[in-house]
Amino acid sequence: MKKEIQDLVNQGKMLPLMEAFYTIQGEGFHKGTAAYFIRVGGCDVGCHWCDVKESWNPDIHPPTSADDIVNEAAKYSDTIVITGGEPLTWDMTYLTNKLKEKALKIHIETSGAYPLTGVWDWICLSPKKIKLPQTEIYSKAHELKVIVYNNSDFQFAEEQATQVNGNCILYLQPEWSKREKMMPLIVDYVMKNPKWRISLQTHKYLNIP
Ligand SMILES: C[S@@+](CC[C@H](N)C(=O)[O-])C[C@H]1O[C@@H](n2cnc3c(N)ncnc32)[C@H](O)[C@@H]1O
Ligand SMILES: Nc1nc2[nH]cc(C(=O)O)c2c(=O)[nH]1
Ligand code: SF4
Ligand SMILES: [Mg+2]
Repeated sequence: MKKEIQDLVNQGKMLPLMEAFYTIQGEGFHKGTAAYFIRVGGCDVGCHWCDVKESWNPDIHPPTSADDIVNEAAKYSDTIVITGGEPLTWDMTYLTNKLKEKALKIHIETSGAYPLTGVWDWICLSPKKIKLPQTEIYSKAHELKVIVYNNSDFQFAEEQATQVNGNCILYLQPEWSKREKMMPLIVDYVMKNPKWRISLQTHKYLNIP
């Protein structure tokens, strides 16, 4: 990559954009709400069940002007979801300031594995055992969304829940490929531990992006 472009990426003025699309937020607290998704490439967390592995290598996603991303986003929705890849791989300050100038609501989907940058109206923290969140994001998360792949994830979810603030909404979301096996266990767990709610990847049932 040319040095000038690398500098702009380092400043968050350009980002490796994988895709951007207008759809319905499928998961978590805002499920069912129309939103424009910005999927930024680059993630080295390495979840073996990740449903967007194509996002991992930032070098295959074209460095794209954050101003252009914002101008496009504003045409579609007043609610913007920044996801990836791991968006906090990059400095989100410039992108989110520009979205705020347009008075858009800005949500993030993040593992929290890298320092929290940017201004956010809604933070969905989805912690991963293999690269735990940075400490400072726990108090700021609006929802905690733990992916349940096997039985050990209930214990992990409880450990993570001790670290978030008291208003944070707690979700268990089945890992997609294990949903038939884990869903009955999640249902049982939430009935016994009603501080938790269930989140499903409803967009996959609806066959939308
Ligand atoms: C692809 S990730 C991108 C954002 C960020 N890297 C993260 O993990 O939060 C978006 C959301 O999808 C969840 N997710 C990824 N693969 C999944 C799967 N196979 N089943 C259920 N949820 C999954 C993640 O935990 C996260 O909440
Ligand atoms: N419809 C829809 N809702 C989503 N919520 C979180 C997603 C993500 O990949 O971050 C996602 C996604 O990919 N599609
Ligand atoms: S942190 Fe997110 S994008 Fe990265 S591998 Fe895990 S689920 Fe996929
Ligand atoms: Mg997704």
